[in-house]
Amino acid sequence: MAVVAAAITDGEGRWLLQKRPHGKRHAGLWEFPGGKVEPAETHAQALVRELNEELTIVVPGMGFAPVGRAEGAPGEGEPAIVITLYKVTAWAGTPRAEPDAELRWSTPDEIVLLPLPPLDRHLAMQLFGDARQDA
Ligand SMILES: Nc1nc2c([nH]c(=O)n2[C@@H]2O[C@H](COP(=O)(O)OP(=O)(O)OP(=O)(O)O)[C@@H](O)[C@H]2O)c(=O)[nH]1
Repeated sequence: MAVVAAAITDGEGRWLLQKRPHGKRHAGLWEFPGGKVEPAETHAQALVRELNEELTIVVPGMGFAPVGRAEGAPGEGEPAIVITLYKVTAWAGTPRAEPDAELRWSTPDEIVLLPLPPLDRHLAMQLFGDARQDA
């Protein structure tokens, strides 16, 4: 299963995370906004769609670039998962949470202390390896 996720920064060292809603896998954990790539979509189309659905923002087709990748093996009825993390550099609108979700802007130091899905720890390490300097 291919998943796309977004690294969005406020330019002041904080990054946008979303809390998984109740009743979903990883409920209560914080993750990068995004979701599954549908069969007829490219990664870019999925990222633009998910960010519009989840955050109400509009991301232009060239407004992001890949900054990380993590893979999880299948297990316990779950498919294998490959997540690509894209740093989003341009968007229109203000991120707003869906009714059953919660958003927070956090520094890398705060993020490593939050409950995250396992793959997000890998993504965060890839992102903050070079983003601590230029966020
Ligand atoms: N969006 C997102 N999903 C992640 C991350 N890390 C991670 O393990 N996942 C997992 O990847 C899968 C993505 O599913 P999703 O529920 O976000 O996708 P979606 O919005 O298309 O799902 P839906 O159709 O069930 O609402 C879930 O199993 C989720 O737990 C992450 O950083 N962002």
